[in-house]
Amino acid sequence: MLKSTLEYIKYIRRLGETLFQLLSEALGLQEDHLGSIGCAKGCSIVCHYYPACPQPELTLGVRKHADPGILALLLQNEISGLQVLHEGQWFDVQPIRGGLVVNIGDLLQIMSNDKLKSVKHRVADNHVGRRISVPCFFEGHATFLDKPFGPIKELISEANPPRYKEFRLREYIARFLSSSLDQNKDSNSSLIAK
Ligand SMILES: O=C(O)CCC(=O)C(=O)O
Ligand SMILES: [Fe+2]
Repeated sequence: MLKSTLEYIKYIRRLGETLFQLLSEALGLQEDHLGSIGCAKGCSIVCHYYPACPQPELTLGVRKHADPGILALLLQNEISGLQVLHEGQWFDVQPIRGGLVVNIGDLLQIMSNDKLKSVKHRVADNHVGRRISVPCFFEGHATFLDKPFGPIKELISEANPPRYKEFRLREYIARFLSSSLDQNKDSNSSLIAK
C-alpha cells in the first residue's frame, strides 16, 4: 500500500512537471518557465471519503469553491459527485476509469494575469455508494512564501496591465485562512485583485 502510494506520488509529480511545461507553452512562455520558478514543487495529496447519503438533496459533499493553489490533479472512483460551474450552470464531471481531472487553481489564474481561469467546483452527495477522491495539489516551492508574488512579468504589457497587486504568499494564506467562509466561497484571487 505504502509502496503504491509512493509510486503514485512519483508519477503524479512527473505528470505535474509535464503539464507545467505545456501550460508554459500555452501562455507563450519558455517551456521550462513555470517549472523553473518552482510550480511543480510542493505537492500534497489529500484523500476524501464521501459515504452514501440517505438524503443527498439536503446537503453537499464540498461547497462551491476554487482551489487556492496552482494546480490540482484529481483521481476519483466510479461514483460521480464532482461538478464544475460553467456559464452559470453546474455540470457533472463523470469519472473516467484511469482518468484524472485537471483543475486550474487561483494562484495560476493570478500568475497568468487571468489568461487561465480557476474553476469553481463543488461535490454533490449521492445515495448510490461511497465516493473516494484523491486530489494532488501543487502549491509551489516553499520559497514562494516570502518572495513577491503576482502576474508573471513576461505576460504583462501596456495592452495587458496587471490585474493583481504584488503580494506575499504568506500574507495571502493568512488572509485566506482568516476570511470568513462566505467571503472566500467563490474565489481567493478576488482577495488581491486590483
Ligand atoms: O472530491 C472531489 O472530487 C473534489 C474535492 C475538492 O474540491 C477539494 O479537495 O478541493
Ligand atoms: Fe477543490
